[in-house]
Amino acid sequence: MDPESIPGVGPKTAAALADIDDPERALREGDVAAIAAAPEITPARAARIARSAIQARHDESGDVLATDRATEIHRSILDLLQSRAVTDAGRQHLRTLYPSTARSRIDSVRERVERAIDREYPDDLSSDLAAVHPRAEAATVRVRERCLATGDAERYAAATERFPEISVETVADARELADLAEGYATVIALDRAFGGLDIEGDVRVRPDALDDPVAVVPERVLATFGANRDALRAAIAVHRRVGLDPPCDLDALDAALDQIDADGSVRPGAEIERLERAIEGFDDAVGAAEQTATDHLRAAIEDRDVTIEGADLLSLAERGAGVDTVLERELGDAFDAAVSAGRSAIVDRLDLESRADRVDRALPDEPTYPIAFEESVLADLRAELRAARDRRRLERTREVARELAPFREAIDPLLDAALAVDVDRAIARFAAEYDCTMPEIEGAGTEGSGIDIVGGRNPLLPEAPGGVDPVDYTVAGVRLLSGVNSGGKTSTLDLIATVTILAQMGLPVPADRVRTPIVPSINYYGKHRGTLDAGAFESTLREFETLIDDAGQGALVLVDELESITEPGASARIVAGICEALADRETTAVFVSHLAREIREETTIEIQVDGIQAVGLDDGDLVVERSPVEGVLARSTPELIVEKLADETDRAFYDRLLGKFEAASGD
Ligand SMILES: Nc1ncnc2c1ncn2[C@@H]1O[C@H](COP(=O)(O)OP(=O)(O)OP(=O)(O)O)[C@@H](O)[C@H]1O
Repeated sequence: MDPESIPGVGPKTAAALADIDDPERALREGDVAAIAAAPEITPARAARIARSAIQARHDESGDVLATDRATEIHRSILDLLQSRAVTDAGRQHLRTLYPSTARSRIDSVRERVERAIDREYPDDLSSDLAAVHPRAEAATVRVRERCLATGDAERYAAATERFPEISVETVADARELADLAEGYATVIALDRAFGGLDIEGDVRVRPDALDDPVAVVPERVLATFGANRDALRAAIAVHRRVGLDPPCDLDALDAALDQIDADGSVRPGAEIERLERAIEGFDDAVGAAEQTATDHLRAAIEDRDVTIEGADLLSLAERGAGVDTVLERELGDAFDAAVSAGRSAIVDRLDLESRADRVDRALPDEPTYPIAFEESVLADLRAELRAARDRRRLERTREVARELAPFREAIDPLLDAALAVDVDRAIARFAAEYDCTMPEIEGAGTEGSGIDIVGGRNPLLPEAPGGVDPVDYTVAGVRLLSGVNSGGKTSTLDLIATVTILAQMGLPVPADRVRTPIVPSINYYGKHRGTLDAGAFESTLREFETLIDDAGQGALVLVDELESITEPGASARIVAGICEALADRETTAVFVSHLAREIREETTIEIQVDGIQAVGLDDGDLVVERSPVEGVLARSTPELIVEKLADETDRAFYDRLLGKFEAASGD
């Protein structure tokens, strides 16, 4: 799909979209999160682009939502759905649901919705869902302790391009390679020519390294999984708990993820931790061991009476021997025992059994007091421990990276499927909370056949779903809807618009039953506040002229108290004229009006008047039957009150007033 073929996508947006991973797929699947990853495209705009792309795919042009009030109702429906999702991505995806005129689109959403409603969602799924997000790109890693080395210019260029995370060095010969090995923990030589050289340090000759990025920069894979670790774990939980078909072995991925932190660093493992402890505790352990050995020796000396016979002393003196010789001769055993105690202290404390011979080499041969171990041997041992730790770390990093690498392809499907559960669950929750059913949508050619609502509960009323009275209403052709004040006329228009929009979005409706054709446009005009000035009045008339000219066959027209735009006499004539024009075009239209009688008198054709009636007064409050009664002009609130007073008293005044009402209604 060429992005510029999508309405609303110009060259600038198309260029921005080219920046994302697989823009074709993102547009085809309406993947808002992926589209929003393009530079300077906000999630709201991404949702609009995704929606336009879907519309283009279904060959739809134009918007079913033909007026501001229709758009507002759609937005309110989206709010109801979005408030039941827990992820941003889920909420954004819900915004791509729009009322469509394409059967293919409506059916594909319905299929998904039916599956979503049938599924069971564990009660406490929100916390798992909330931790899922679309694949996050990891920050570029920079690896400083490793480098690549080559003497070949082409290989150098290829390596720099493939591995921006790591330094690539040029080396002419073994000596330069050896120099590098001093500065880096690990050097990976790319040229076969360096094979077989004996160079100190961790130098590996890997002519195939360019094709093995996991070996060269395992940190790259790890950073990706680190950035998505918590989301993936949550997605795994969602898959398990909802019973989704997983795109990979979830246990294996879970176990591999357990080995990394969120920054992509690998958890060390027992061997590295042991080396780490040995390096950190090295100086202290050596000091303590020397002290132990010295204390041992001191105790041995203090406990001893050294007896030297006079002849011996003379012979020693003749040979020029010092006290140390005496010490060695007399206390050799005690010294050996003391040194051995020191050795054990180091080996045990640092857990260095495998390197015990190295510790042995640091022990003094000659008796000294206090006892000191050989510093240079210890320095070598410390360096060796560090090198061993670094080597082991790299091995482990590679091991874990190799374990995770095969799951790279599963990241998007796993996260996307879990996010889809958020969308599905939001729809299912809406359906359950409003006790929805799937509407019956009539096939092509049924435009103008009217809309049938049984037990419809307007979800936009502020009342809790249980507090909304169900409404039955079947509308076909042009109707005038009369009714008592606050009887629910506006709410009935909202209900008609809501179920029509929901049905064409492919969603379930809050009603026991709804039958509707696919309407080409929903033209809902909300109530005007107060009389319009001449200019505004003129533009409203023009709007209706356009509506009458452009509204396709079978459009839905809902108008709330148009009479308030001008004085009653004139507005009754205007509404009558509009109704006549609409009746010619097979529209389904409902005009809410307090002037139904006057309008009917002005029309040259028969227009049905329906009424929302009050069935009585309860403690001064009207008791209303919310379902419009077909073909009945509802009595007004003042009429009801006059009737009540006439019933309750025997004053002629109220009878006179009542007589006026009855005369006007022709009864
Ligand atoms: N089906 C219903 N179930 C419960 N309450 C309703 C229902 N319909 C309307 N109401 C209540 O009545 C109030 C008034 O409804 P609405 O504005 O639709 O009446 P109206 O007939 O258009 O009023 P007006 O005469 O002022 O134009 C609503 O805010 C709501 O509280």
